[in-house]
Amino acid sequence: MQIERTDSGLTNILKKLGVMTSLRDTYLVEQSLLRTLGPLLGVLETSFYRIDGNRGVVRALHHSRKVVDQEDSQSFVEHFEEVSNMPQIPEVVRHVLDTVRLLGKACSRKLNDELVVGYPIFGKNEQVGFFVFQRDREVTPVEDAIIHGILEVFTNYFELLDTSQRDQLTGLLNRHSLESNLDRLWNVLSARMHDKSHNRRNAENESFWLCMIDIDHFKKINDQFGHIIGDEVLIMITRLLQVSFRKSDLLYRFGGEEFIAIIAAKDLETAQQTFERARARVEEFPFPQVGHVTISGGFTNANPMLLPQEIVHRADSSLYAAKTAGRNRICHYETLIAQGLVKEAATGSIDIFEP
Ligand SMILES: Nc1nc2c(ncn2[C@@H]2O[C@H](COP(=O)(O)OP(=O)(O)OP(=O)(O)O)[C@@H](O)[C@H]2O)c(=O)[nH]1
Repeated sequence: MQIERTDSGLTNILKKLGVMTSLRDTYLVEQSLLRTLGPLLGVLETSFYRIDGNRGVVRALHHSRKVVDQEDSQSFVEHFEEVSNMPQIPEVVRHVLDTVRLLGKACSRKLNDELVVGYPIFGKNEQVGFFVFQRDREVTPVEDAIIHGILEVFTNYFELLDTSQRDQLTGLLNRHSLESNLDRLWNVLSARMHDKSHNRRNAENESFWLCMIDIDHFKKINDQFGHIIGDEVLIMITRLLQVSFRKSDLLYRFGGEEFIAIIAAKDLETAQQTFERARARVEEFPFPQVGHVTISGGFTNANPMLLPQEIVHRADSSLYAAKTAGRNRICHYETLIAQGLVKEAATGSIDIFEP
């Protein structure tokens, strides 16, 4: 099958960069990067691997296009696959990533008659990911310059967007970002439910759990020790929560002293243990000056068949139950319902977001 010629015309590149920088969602910007570079290099598959502060790969986004022959022309059907928890990376790709990481620049490795090529993607101070593709020929100097230019625009724009989605005090994703990402997140979750082939790349068949977490008696801490110490407690609790969850889980600062965690876990027991571990970590931590601080949480299964607002409402009502029952505990919505301790909410009638 003949693959389309490379598509490196200046007008085309500018048009694609225009599209990329018109997007307001970091995930769509990542998609747009692959959509831009694949046709440019004349390849049908490209990947973006994101790494964390410890330089481990935490997430991969794969883009593939299939050529569909029509009577007198060809068109493309595209597909994106997002993988977290992280993936068994093919050996040759892992070798390329290791070399790129060590050298801090692009490099390639032979695989049969083709080359697997990797480029580092840099953030402000450090490497944040890799761009990878496979092709039957070397990258030309012109292509190399274009890839570098596009990766730079991508990084600058991505960081700008990312900053606007983060809470300044804790560095966590903010409520606005949750609001704008929930629909996409739900689409990803429902796609996973319906796409049986998804488990090819994931180690376990996990479902998602959403927990609303709130610091207990935080007003007292502010009143007794002042806002600066209160802020320090918020930062320390953020770090304790972060180390309790996986890098691929999502943690948001939802409001003043409220957080939302969305984690992947294989069953209720595992999810409960994870949130319990976070609660216990906070309870056991000796906070300078303040001493003892606790958190309460309410969680529920993030069933993508329900409206995201409904899920957040369920977590919120279980959090309320945890507070009422004495705080420093984690309650599970479906268990509370089964025990008759919480009444089922009316679906779709709640607006969780502030105007
Ligand atoms: N230091 C600091 N305080 C904040 C911030 N955002 C919200 N708060 C404070 O968090 C406190 C929340 O108080 P309440 O909603 O009464 O809740 P609480 O005292 O934690 O009581 P319970 O949730 O019922 O256990 C208020 O005093 C807010 O001023 C922040 O960014 N920094």
